[in-house]
Amino acid sequence: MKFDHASGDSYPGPPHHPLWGHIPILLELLKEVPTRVASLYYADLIREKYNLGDVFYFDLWPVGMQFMMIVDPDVTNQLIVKDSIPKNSILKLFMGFLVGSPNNLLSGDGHGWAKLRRVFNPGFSSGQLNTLIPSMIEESKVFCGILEDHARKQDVFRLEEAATLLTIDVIGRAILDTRLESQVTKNELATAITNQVAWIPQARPNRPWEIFNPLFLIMMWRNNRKMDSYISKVLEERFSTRESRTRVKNVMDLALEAYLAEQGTNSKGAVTMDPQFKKDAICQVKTFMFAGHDTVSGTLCYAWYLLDKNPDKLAKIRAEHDEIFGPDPENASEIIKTRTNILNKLEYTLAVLKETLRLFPPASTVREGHKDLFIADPQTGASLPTENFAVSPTTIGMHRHPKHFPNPHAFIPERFLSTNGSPSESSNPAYLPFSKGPRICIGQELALIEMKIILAMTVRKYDFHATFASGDLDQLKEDGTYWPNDTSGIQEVYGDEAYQVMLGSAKPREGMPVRVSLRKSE
Ligand code: HEM
Repeated sequence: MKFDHASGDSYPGPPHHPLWGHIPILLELLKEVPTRVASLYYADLIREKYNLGDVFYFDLWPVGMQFMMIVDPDVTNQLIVKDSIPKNSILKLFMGFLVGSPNNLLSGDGHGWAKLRRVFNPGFSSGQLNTLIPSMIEESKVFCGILEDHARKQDVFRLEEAATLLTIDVIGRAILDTRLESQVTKNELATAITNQVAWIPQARPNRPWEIFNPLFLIMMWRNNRKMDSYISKVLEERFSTRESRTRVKNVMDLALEAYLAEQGTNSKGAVTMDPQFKKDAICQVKTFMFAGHDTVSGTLCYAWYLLDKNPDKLAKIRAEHDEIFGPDPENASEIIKTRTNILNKLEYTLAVLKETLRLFPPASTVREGHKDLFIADPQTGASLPTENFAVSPTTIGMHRHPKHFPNPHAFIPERFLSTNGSPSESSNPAYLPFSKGPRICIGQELALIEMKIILAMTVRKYDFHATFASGDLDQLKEDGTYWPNDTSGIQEVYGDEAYQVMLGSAKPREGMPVRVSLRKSE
């Protein structure tokens, strides 16, 4: 059975128009929220507004997609852990534009994906990640220098832009063992990556036609060519020097070893890389570069933002760092470098990151429904069809659901501490910022290590104050970035002006404009 547009009212969801489906509902909603708000919020906002159950349809045909929205952890578990149904075709299309092929680790499926995952898993093992710590620290020091410049100038700047270049530099070290230095100079690869992200249609399900903009296709192609040529040179150079190298191996070196082991060969004596491996490798490097930078930069911006808004939590994280690294913030990086395990002691810092990811998850999965897949409605037990639907377990919808997280819109890192025998919310089945099951984020540990280091190197040194005042945003107008400088109309979601917008992943509105100052002594 297929969802019948004309009889949509017989399925769970907001009132359904026989001709226009849920388009009128979306138009109503858009009057009540900021126009650019990330579509990831829709499920929760609609569920709340129409008092819906935890699985419902949202039908934007013919101008957009037909969704099955899911904010139920058990149904989600069935789809992404037990059955792990394929990724949605729109994601494949989108990733195909972004990195040149849909057969990448993020949007691929089946045997092709399983092989890639096997080949890349060794590059993300704990032992391998520990070897990356010195380079993360080195790049974070450059970032601190940039913050200090801003603190001296007392100017307003987009924190997300600065954090993006930091995370591109970190991921460049992790994946390619190359210093891109995009924080201090214009790097070709970093420029192509940020330009590619800026050209992505705003991923609003109500604007599918944006991908038909001919300029969009040209820019995607052009940026891919630039990225391919840069990455190809780095990979060839790594390959030709592999036998003389005693230094740390990077993710791609380990992937090449795993690939050759699977082929039953070794590359000893070979002067050029296996062309098939190289082609696949370039596509995967791009996937890692995209998936591994803005998810982290956005989360960091929200962590600084939430700590500033919650001075008692800021005091707690600072106290933890004082206790673990001693009173001088300048010593933290050396201590981490020599005793990497010390990062495991940062329990409150980890809780801050987890709570930040609960409130502002940068990504969510979208899967493909099919004719044999039906879902039992958790409220009524009715069997619901999935064919032709984008099956969307929406992370933010679960993370902000009062049933799963009491006082859901408040920043309470303590939820993620196991105190007085009560378990932490880390094991709450409704908590899934990195997704779950076989398609769980491969970069989860890398991201957490990186973010702990950056927080350890910044929260005791600087105060961050976000500002969305129109006067401050005016100063950033025409700063050469792609943020819209949008101040008109409603500018809050859940009473918060720093809501997420879609730009690649979900990111802080306007790139989180801030003033940074050197920390005032208390
Ligand atoms: C705060 C940081 C991060 C968050 C919240 C996050 C979140 C996610 C989520 C929700 C997925 C599942 C997406 C889907 O099913 O469509 C995912 C997958 C993935 N992530 Fe991350 N991610 C983060 C950092 C990273 C980093 C640092 C890397 C890179 C090195 C990375 C690489 C990937 C890849 C390659 C996949 C696809 C894995 C697969 O399907 O086998 N992510 N991530």
